[in-house]
Formats: sequence, structure tokens, C-alpha cells
Amino acid sequence: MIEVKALSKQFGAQMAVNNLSLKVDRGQFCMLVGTSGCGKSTTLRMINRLIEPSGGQILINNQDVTSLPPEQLRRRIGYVIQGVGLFPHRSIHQNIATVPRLLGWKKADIDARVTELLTLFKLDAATFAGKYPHQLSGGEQQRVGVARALAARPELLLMDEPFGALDPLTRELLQDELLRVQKLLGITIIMVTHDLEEAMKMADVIAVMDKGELLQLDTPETLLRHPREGFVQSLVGGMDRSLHLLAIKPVSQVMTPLSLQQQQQPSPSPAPTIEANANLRDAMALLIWEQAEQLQVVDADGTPIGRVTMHDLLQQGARA
Ligand SMILES: Nc1ncnc2c1ncn2[C@@H]1O[C@H](COP(=O)(O)OP(=O)(O)OP(=O)(O)O)[C@@H](O)[C@H]1O
Repeated sequence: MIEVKALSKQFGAQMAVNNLSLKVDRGQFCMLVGTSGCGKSTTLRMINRLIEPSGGQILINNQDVTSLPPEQLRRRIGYVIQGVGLFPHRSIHQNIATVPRLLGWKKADIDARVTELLTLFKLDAATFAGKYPHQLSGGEQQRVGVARALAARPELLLMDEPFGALDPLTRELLQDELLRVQKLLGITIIMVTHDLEEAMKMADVIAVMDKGELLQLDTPETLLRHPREGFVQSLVGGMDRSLHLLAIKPVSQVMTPLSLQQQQQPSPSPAPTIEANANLRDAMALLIWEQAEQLQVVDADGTPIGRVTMHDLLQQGARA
């Protein structure tokens, strides 16, 4: 979907991005992580040509981005930044409608799209469409920011620390919503974050950068189990690696399913319950809290569908 080849950006004597190559498939979620100043934002801004590269090439669906005028390119690429950047004197409807209007969509199509996106992000269209940004909470503004970026059905969404300014609870809620919407729409996302936990939770692939260079591009599990020596190892290789490994897997992947017969019989000694889509770290925390040896796994309706034991979790979090 997107291929970056030997991309570089030099500011004066400094190489902000140095010979970076990276491929992200359609529908994948790629996270860029690394310490402050390692070139993450510059990389994103070269992809949508807010910054022109000093060298290298960027292809989107095999098309070189320099072959398109920047404005036309940016209409095909959604861009969300920290602090949202909503237009303060335009209503929420007008904000979300910005790019479709520039593209000359019919009014009825724009109205339908605005309602669809607000609903997708669980904002009641009748209540929110006519409001102005200052009348919304930070979390609501951030949802509108993402909705606006998605309005014209872009092929690619670039996000630069979109949840950086939010409190931890709102941040987690928006992470879950973004993942849901991404899976629903099958959109390709490249997102910058400082937060390794956020990267582990959301990414299909994580790109670790340092001093302008890409050091490793791998799935969260491979990155945790086989980090390259040096910077990547120091970034992910701490004692809590086992907990990160637990956090990236849902209980459903590890549980022992109940047979139909077992499902219909009440368990003789009821174990604490956990939902199948909870992650293994939450399961571990519950086991410790309840001093239990196993948990009963339930589906969204509360029907028992399996069980997971402390032994299962110890295996999953262990060095391979
Ligand atoms: N317009 C510019 N002119 C000169 N130097 C710049 C410019 N933009 C970025 N830089 C420098 O390039 C380097 C990379 O910056 P960039 O913003 O890409 O880093 P980052 O990894 O996104 O950092 P952070 O996580 O702090 O946002 C930094 O040293 C920065 O000071």
C-alpha cells in the first residue's frame, strides 16, 4: 500500500531522517516509536508532503507521491495531530465537511457522511453537528478530528500523537474506538506515539526509530521476543516484557473452550469470570486479586465459553 524507499531529510547539517525504508500493507496499523527528536513527525510530514524529502522515494499504491500536486495528495491522506487543530469558528458539521466540500461533493452526500461519521464515533449527530469546537471536551474534539480526517474516505490515515493530551481513561477509550473503526473500514494507518504500551496494543507492526534511522520493523510479539541489540533492546527489553507479552493477546486465543455439554452444566465451584476479548494481563491481574487458579471465560452475553488457568498465562508471558 505504502512503500518508503531510502527516505532522508536533512535540516542544515542534521540528518533528521536517514535512509529510511519501510513498507506498510493495505489495512495494516503501523506505529512509529522512538525517543523525542528521532524523526517520527518528519517522516509522517514527508509522506503527505508537508515537508519535501532531501532524498528517497514514497510510493502509495505504486504511485510516486511527487507525481501528484500536494493539495490533491493530501485529500487522499487523512492527517490527525495532537491538539486536533479543528477550525474554531466552524461548526462540527462544517469541520468534518471540509475536504468533501473542497472535492465538490453534493450537499446531501456531505450531510449523510457527517452523520455517518459522528455516529461511528458514538457522537449523537443531532446534538453535536451544530456545536462549535470549544463546546466539546478534549476527547470529543479528538474524535471529531479523526472523523474529519476520514471524511473523504482517504486511503491512508497519518496520526501524530493523536491521544497525547488526553487523560488515561479517555485515551484508552479512544484507542479502542479507533481500532474498531479501523477494522470496520479496513483503513491503513501510520501513527506516531511516545507510548510503548499504546504501540503494543494497537499496532500490527511497530517501527522503532533512533537518530533518524529505522532500527527494527516487526510485529509487537517479535519485537518483544527478539529485539535487536542496543537501542531496541533497551526500549522493550525491561523486566516487564512478560507483562507486555500478556497485554497483546486476548483471552480467547489461549482459553480451553468448553464443550457444549459443559456450557449447559453449571460449574461445581464457580471461578471468577473474564470476558473473552479481555487481554491476558487483565486475566493475570484478576487471578492474583482473587487468589484463584483459573478463570471462567464468558462471551459478551455472559455465557461461559471456556476457561483459562494460571499455568496458561505463565506459559504465554515466558521467554519462548
Ligand atoms: N523545520 C525544521 N527545521 C530544522 N530542524 C528541524 C525541523 N523540523 C524538525 N527538525 C529537527 O529534526 C529532528 C527530528 O524532528 P521530529 O519532529 O521529526 O522528531 P520526533 O521524533 O517527531 O520528535 P518528538 O517525538 O519530540 O515529536 C529534531 O532534531 C528536530 O529538531
